[in-house]
Amino acid sequence: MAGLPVKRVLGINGKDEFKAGENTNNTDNNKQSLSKAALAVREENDKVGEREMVTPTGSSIKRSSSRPQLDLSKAAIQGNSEERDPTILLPNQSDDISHLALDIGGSLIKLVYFSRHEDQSIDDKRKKTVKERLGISNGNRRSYPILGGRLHFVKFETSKINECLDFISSKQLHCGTNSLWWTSDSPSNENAVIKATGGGAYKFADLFKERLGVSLDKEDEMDCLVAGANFLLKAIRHEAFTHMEGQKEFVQIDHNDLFPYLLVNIGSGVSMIKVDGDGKFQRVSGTNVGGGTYWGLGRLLTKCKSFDELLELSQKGDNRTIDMLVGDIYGGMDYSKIGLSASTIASSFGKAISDKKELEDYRPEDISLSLLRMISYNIGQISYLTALRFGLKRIFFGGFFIRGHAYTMDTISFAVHFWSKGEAQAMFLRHEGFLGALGAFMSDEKHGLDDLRAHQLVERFPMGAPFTGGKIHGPPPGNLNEKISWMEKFVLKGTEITAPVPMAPTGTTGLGGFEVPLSKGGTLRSDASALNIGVLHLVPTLEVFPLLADPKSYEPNTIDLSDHNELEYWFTVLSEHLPDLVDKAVASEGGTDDAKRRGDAFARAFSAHLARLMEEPAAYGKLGLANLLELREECLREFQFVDAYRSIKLRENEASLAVLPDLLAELDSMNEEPRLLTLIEGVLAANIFDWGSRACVDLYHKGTIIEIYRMSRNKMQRPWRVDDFDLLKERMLGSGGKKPPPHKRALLFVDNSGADIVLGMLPLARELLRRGTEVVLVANSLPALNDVTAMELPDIVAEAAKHCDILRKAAEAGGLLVDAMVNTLDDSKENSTSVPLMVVENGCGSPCIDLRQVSPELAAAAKDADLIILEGMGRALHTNFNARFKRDALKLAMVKNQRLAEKLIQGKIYDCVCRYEAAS
Ligand SMILES: CC(C)(COP(=O)(O)O)[C@@H](O)C(=O)NCCC(=O)O
Ligand SMILES: [Mn+2]
Repeated sequence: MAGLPVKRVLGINGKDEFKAGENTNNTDNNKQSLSKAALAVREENDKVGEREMVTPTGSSIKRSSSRPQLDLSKAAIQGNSEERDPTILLPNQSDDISHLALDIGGSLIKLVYFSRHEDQSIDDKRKKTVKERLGISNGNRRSYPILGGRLHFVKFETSKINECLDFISSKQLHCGTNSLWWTSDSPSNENAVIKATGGGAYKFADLFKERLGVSLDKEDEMDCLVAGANFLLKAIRHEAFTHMEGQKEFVQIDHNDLFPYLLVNIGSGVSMIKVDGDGKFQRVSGTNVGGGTYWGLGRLLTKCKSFDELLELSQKGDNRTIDMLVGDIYGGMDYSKIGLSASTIASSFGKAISDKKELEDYRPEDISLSLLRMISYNIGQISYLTALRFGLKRIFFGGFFIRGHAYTMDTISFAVHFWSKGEAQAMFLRHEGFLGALGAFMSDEKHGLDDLRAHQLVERFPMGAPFTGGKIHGPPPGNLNEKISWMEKFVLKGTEITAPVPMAPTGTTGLGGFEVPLSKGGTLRSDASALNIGVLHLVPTLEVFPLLADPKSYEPNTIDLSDHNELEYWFTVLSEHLPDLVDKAVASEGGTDDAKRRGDAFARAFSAHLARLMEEPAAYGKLGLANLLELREECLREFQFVDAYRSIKLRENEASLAVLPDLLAELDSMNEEPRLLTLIEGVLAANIFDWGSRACVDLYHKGTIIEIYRMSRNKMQRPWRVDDFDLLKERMLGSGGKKPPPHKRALLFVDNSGADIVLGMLPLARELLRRGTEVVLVANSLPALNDVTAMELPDIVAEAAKHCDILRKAAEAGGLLVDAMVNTLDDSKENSTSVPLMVVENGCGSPCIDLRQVSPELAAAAKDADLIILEGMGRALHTNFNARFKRDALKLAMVKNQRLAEKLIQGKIYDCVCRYEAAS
């Protein structure tokens, strides 16, 4: 460093750092003036480093109200309000919810239970005004026939029914079955009724009455199976899949074209049901050779102690030692004339007749596999013949015999494919074992679950998912402390984490970093294809974004993770980012011991998810990059990290707001055309502030916020890698002297905090407002990385509005400045005539957006919109890059990842995308 001028600047990471001085001279006029702003902000930065930044935005981050909660509107105390714990009436609360339902089978008890969200919605002023402006009815729960909450799926062995009863009792699930269970009155179980199906509903009725004081309301098993299957096939997007030669592929079922189908439920015995509609079905066939046969014969022949053990054995088996194959008969040859290959089983257990061997001479593994194949082929074949008899093309297999077991599914699929000559298709269900319990749950018609649609359900995979797999179990604990201990316990065993977890620098976390895994998770899961089902979040308010050109064919993810190289690459990226993320998360909570412990638990839980998905990418449904990025955020929330990048966001907002007046003045001095170009350049340049990108984070160590912003602006020379600016310009400014009408309303899907929103998207919004276009800023409902949230935006807009009349008037007209700012330039008469600027939440908490599930306010705002602007890598590239809209769409992003740049735009890192697509 000797000889170079050294100046003291605040690095973007907030640390004071000494840096060799750079030449800040710039020959370009526009950019020259921005460097003046840079100096101003540098002074500001020095101040920023000295004080704690607390703004109203960050002071209390609450959970978004986009996920509906217990409806407390018009709540009133009934009777004497002086009384301790008086009864509270919730007139708008949907009541009569069946809280728990059971399917008590011969070997397993399946539970489906419903829980409400603990947290409550916040109806801030912004929301109220937005609702009024957009004409959304306020707080009327009755407009949604069903209540928001979560559906949980749990199973126990029937032989351990007492564990199941303890579980129900500990969670007080049986108390939710009378009508006032949510009130503070301690519930009495008198007259409480639980919906139940399966033989055990009769067998164990007295035990339930005795232990829990509840009666079992018995529902017909077939009715329940069919109701459960219909519900799943209509409401869950990634429910049905095919499984051929180890390949799992999800099948999109069109609800309008679901019936008729054959439902084959493989329990102890097998039922084959022709389903023609809701409640319309007929049991047309069945076989007594089913799961019970496999388990019964298997137990006698192998001495296995459980069904799962028997199934696990089969994985190491070789059935050729017992089964007689076509090749055994034909001297190793195929019998090609009738289409039988040498490896086809000619006779199950057929070799046992000729061999002079006793039972002990056969490996239990081989016996188990031979038995499994015998029974699976048989079921597959009978199912096909039944389907043929009734002219059915689709066969769905359910029941706990399958247990997500790859061999079983492949065998059944082979049989169906073989006998139907590829005409019929075997499909499996992710919730295969819960059809009956779900049907029993739904037999209580009052909750209106049958009306649920896929977009109203969000499936989440809690931290227990990678471990529990297909094992029979109760759910992992819900309490935070227990969750952390649970993670620690598994890590101490050193068995389960197989993801490429990098070593954290020692001392960054409470437990000294993340260990390199010791071994694979075989002891915790019997099969790589073990069943994984999450918790179903019922969010009745979610809607499909109304401006999608073709919602049916819409696929949010651009990156297909079914390509193994792609999968491996992104897994490594996410794993390598983990130590840094944990550091940020722990620091965001003051670096306390508790935060460190949670940070470690989060890292372990997320690593375990990655490991699980690396083993079986389709374990949680169809996997795209957006799902992984969202899973990471959900996992942080599970360990109660509310906003890991909070202080970074505040610091960057403040630094950027300080230079905003200079930028606006500079823009105002330009003519329309260069101004539009500078604005788009500004959005692209400021998108560099992305704490989710490894390259960008490395960059931040090299300069101040403003230095990086300036450097990024300097690199903005057109043509960009994807450059539709001329099309955009023509639509906005016209050509040949013709001025097109402005857009009526623009939806701006904003991305990051700091420069991205303040110096990029807000100036663009201001330009649209100036041209007479209403602007709706669409931001995240929940924090994700350094993305700005809808809760934070009004304060940022208010700060910006202090320096800008256009923003101020529009924000006032849009109801954004209700209490956020001191009105310095008051001119209230004009408010009503101003074009409004509004903020709506998008309904999600991820860096990406799935437009099939958006908030009702966004859906309402979309109705009058004729321009959609999607900004950032997550929203415009990882998701929605290929999405087509009914209205004009502009996709703006800087590509901050080399591999993505190569793959998507045949470019390199920091290339930009400005894609304009006129309404289709
Ligand atoms: C998480 C992100 C999508 C956020 O990007 P943004 O939407 O903020 O532009 C992006 O940072 C990303 O893809 N990161 C992972 C890849 C990497 O580190 O290069
Ligand atoms: Mn972002």
